[in-house]
Amino acid sequence: MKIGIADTTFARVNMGRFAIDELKKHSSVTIERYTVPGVKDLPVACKKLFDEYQCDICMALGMPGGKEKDRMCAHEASTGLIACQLMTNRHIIEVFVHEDEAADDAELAWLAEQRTREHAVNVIKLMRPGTLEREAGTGQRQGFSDAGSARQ
Ligand SMILES: Cc1nc2c(=O)[nH]c(=O)nc-2n(C[C@H](O)[C@H](O)[C@H](O)CO)c1C
Repeated sequence: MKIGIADTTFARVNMGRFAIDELKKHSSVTIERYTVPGVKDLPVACKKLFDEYQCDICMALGMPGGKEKDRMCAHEASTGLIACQLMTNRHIIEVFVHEDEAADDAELAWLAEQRTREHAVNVIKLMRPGTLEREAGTGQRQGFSDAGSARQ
C-alpha cells in the first residue's frame, strides 16, 4: 500500500508533517508527499500521486482563507478532487481547515493538527475493509468534538 500526501504552502500549518507522523504511528505503509502552492493545485497533485507514484489512496490537505474568493477557490478545488476520484476510481480524503473556523492562531494550529491526524486514521481504516462500518451512524467529526448519534 502506498499513501499520497498532497499539501500546500498556502496553509499556515504544516499539515503534511502531521499526516505523515500519524500514518507512521498506525502502519508501515510507503508515503509519497507532493507539496503545491495552493488548494486549486491539489487535484493534479493527487492525480500525479496516483498515476506517476502509484499511490493507492491520497490525502489532500489545504487551508482556505477567510475571504469570499478563498471560499470560491476551496469549492473549485473540492470539485477537482471529486473529479480526480472519479477519473482514477481511488479515494482522496479531503482535509480542509478554513481559517475562519478558528478564533485565533492557537486554535487554528490545534484544529489543523487534530483534523489532519483524525483523517489520517480514517485513511488507515479505509484501507482495511469493514473497519469504518463499525462507526457508521456515530456522528464522527474530525477536529472539533464528535456530534454523536441522534436519539431514535
Ligand atoms: C484566492 C486564493 N485563495 C486560496 C486559499 O484560500 N487557499 C489556498 O490554498 N490557495 C488559494 N489560492 C491559491 C490557488 O489555490 C492556487 O495555488 C493558485 O491559483 C495557483 O494555481 C488563491 C488564489
